[in-house]
Amino acid sequence: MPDPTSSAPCISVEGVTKRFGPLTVLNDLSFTVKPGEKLALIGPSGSGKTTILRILMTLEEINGGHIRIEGEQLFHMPRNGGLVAADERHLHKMRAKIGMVFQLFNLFPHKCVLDNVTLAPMLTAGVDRKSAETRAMELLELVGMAGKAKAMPAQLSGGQKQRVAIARALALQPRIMLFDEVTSALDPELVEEVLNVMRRLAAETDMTMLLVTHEMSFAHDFADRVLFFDQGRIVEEGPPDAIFRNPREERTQIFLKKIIAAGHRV
Ligand SMILES: Nc1ncnc2c1ncn2[C@@H]1O[C@H](COP(=O)(O)OP(=O)(O)OP(=O)(O)O)[C@@H](O)[C@H]1O
Repeated sequence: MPDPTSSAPCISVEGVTKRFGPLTVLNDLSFTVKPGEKLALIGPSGSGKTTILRILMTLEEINGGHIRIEGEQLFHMPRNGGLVAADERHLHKMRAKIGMVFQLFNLFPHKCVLDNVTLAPMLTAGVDRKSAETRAMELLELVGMAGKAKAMPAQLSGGQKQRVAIARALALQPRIMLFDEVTSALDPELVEEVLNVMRRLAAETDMTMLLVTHEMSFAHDFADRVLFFDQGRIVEEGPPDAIFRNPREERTQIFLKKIIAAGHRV
């Protein structure tokens, strides 16, 4: 259980560098996240927001720096000039702490909604079918999809698929949830139903949550703290009111002006 009175960070990113070939995507990046904190990562396209989420999920390795999740190093084996997770067991243990929801829902197309949610607990955590289904139905209830438990993904709208993907990510009972532009592939009328689920999760659970989004008004309402990324670094951070209403840094001001000019609410 996250302990909000604890001063130990839930996530600690220290001097992380990530390169793709000659391109430095994260440049000596550092930040910490408190247990239970809701963080929004905003910034221009290509500034490294998705990359840091993928690194936290160990979907990418790093070239330097340290990452600790609940005090434990995520990467520590040097290989080919980079750092990778120590071994499969460690990787498995660390991954179980974190759930991620992606822009594209990536549901298993040949499995019904219920099986999509029960698969990981049964296969990777050894949960028996009955317990996995009971838990899955509770999660589907939470995201408003219990009535579609037997439906196939192709029968669902984008918003419904994304709500199932959220239930699936919650099925392993992660302590940290990462959301990567989860509404950007949705038709505008379906966005709100997914945001409502995330509002509920933020209000009703004490999970630590990191959100990458271009929905600035949602970021404002959702986050305890906002990090503004540019060129692989955090240029400015603070409470949503300070960042959105009164940004100090010129680059933040320019970014927000562009967002408003593009017709988005902040
Ligand atoms: N696997 C990869 N190989 C090469 N370059 C990559 C790879 N993944 C990301 N990049 C590059 O890294 C940079 C950062 O990408 P990233 O997706 O983290 O940015 P972002 O801030 O999330 O952008 P957006 O808001 O558009 O999603 C971009 O220039 C991108 O092209």
